[in-house]
Amino acid sequence: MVQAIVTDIEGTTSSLSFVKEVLFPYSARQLPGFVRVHGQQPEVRRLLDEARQVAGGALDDEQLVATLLRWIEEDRKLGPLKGLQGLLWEAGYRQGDFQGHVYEDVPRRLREWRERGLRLYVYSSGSVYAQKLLFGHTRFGDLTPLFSGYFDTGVGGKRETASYAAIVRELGLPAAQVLFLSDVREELDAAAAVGLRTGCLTRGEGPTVDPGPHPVAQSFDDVQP
Ligand SMILES: CSCCC(=O)C(=O)COP(=O)(O)O
Ligand SMILES: [Mg+2]
Repeated sequence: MVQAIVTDIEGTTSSLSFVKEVLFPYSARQLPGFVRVHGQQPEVRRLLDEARQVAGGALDDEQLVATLLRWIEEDRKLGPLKGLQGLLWEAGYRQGDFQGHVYEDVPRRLREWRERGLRLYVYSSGSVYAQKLLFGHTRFGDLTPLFSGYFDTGVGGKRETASYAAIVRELGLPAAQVLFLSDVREELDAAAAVGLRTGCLTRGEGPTVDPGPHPVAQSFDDVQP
């Protein structure tokens, strides 16, 4: 019996186009000015230094910004980039430049599952901070009270089995009592390899995914935990 649901964001609760056509371009536009103005703040400095290390070189700030912009273009799921993006998006959400996109079935089904006593979690490559911003600023209001916790690549990459092992340890549940929802076959394979139940979301956006052995759902209405 499923006791907890862990959900991906991009392509699962939220549209690919929101992430790729709104969030990523916004972060690319804001990044150079943000680094100029806030680059000496301790949290920003720490993330920039971490990014410099990942880039593997003694880059000055201008070169580093160029590298970060390339990473955004390439959709690299790198911790320091994701940390910086969260800080960049904060202003956008707070100023009302955009809202966090979630499909209409998402808040409805999350509420139903919560009322049934299921615990709900997010696991995304976006930073925990960015996850909370997205779910905190939707057209359905603040959805963050529905979630019991959030995971980002601090637990490991989404295609690595060890990440899902770490998540179920953290949840304190047997893997078979945890359902992981995602639109990416490799993520579902990694979760299933350590015994989680899986659901493959096919929202009809982006390239067709071969779901392999994972049960398919076109929306959260098709997910039967
Ligand atoms: C947390 S919102 C931004 C989503 C993001 O930055 C991203 O890379 C999407 O990753 P996901 O693991 O949710 O597919
Ligand atoms: Mg996804």
